[in-house]
Amino acid sequence: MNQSVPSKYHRPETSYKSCSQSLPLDILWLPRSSFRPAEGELADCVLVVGVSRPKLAAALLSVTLLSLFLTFHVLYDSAVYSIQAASMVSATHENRNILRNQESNTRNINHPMALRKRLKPARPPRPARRLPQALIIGVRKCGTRALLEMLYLHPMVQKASGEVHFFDRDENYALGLDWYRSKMPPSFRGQITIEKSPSYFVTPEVDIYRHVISINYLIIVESNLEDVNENKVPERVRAMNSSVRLLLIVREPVTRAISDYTQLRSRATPSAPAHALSSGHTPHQVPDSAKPFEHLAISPDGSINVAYRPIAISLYHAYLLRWLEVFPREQILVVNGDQLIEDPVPQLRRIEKFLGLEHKIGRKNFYFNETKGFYCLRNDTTDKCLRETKGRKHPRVDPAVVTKLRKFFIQHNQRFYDLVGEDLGWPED
Ligand SMILES: Nc1ncnc2c1ncn2[C@@H]1O[C@H](COP(=O)(O)OS(=O)(=O)O)[C@@H](OP(=O)(O)O)[C@H]1O
Repeated sequence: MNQSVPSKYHRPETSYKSCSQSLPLDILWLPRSSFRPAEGELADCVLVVGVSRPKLAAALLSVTLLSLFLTFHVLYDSAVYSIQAASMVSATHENRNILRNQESNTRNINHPMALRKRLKPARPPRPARRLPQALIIGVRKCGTRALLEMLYLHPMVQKASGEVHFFDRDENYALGLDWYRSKMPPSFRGQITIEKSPSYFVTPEVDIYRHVISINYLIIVESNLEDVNENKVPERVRAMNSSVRLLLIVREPVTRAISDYTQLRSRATPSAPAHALSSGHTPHQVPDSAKPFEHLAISPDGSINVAYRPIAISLYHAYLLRWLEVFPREQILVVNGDQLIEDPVPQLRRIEKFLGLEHKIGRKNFYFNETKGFYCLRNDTTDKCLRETKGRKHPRVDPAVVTKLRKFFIQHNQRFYDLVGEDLGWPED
């Protein structure tokens, strides 16, 4: 830089040139004379930063855009957070609750600013048809439908609406697991799908008679169990899912047998007895549905007619043995059907625990219907009693026959208690 004192007649352009430096910015060194050209010391240079209007406008625009971007970013995160949280809550309520892992996702959502990374993996829940994780395998007329409907009150439970008979009917089993899955309701991950087909427990229906005879007269002859061993259902169930949970609901065996009889009789044509007798049939030819229970359950020689299917099915231990060959005891929960009728909540609590569900079903979910004589069900969306085919009025049975049957069942019931490790306290006379 030129340090000589410039004469007052120096031309500003000269000093300008001497001060100016080549910089990448619009920064210039100008002589003071550029500002005070007339008088005074003109030796100093002055730094002048010049910004053109278009550049200033561009800078302001950049700042504005950046602010807008940041604001949008925060708003976007907040919106995504709200939508995700709301969708999870509504899915929980409207779609019969999503799994625990989704609940934990909801818990993980804390603050919008902290969750961009966490939110990404949380996708909206998608329902799909899944194979059942729990089965009600029987016993028929012990409250299998009531049990399924009551469990369905739980938001984490889905149910197959009908009895699918996949494992016990060869023609269905041949259709494969995809067919079975297609019969299941859509469910969310973590929900439990339950199917009930009471005949799973007692399949095959044939030849239990031989087995029962052996139990009846020789107490237990294990070598004669081959007919019951023909039950392929337990193995088939295990092939689907070896950790499946099995629910077995039982009821006092004589009451169950009478209930079974009542159902069989109600299915027969109402005119059957009259028609049968008036058309010259001997009592032997009269269809079972037309005969009184006493005649079917007790043979003419006074012994118990174990060939009569409602009696045979009540021999629970004979069938349970087969299941215990395939599944560990811990995988089978025995539900007391008589107690489910009297007071459902304690039984349901046990089942919730067994299925690994939170306790959700409580007294608020039931009210006693005096006309029906049974509990009916309610939740936010449902208020219903079971159909009239459930809770039928039983015919009067000769008390002497009831006592005789109860005595007959004592040893069989004991055998069942031994197998399940619990005394269900069924009456002995
Ligand atoms: N809440 C409620 N409402 C109506 N009925 C109830 C209920 N809880 C249990 N039960 C008993 O369920 C019995 C029918 O059993 P299942 O559903 O297993 O029958 S079936 O095998 O599916 O046909 C049925 O037997 P019956 O009384 O002989 O009709 C009922 O006693």
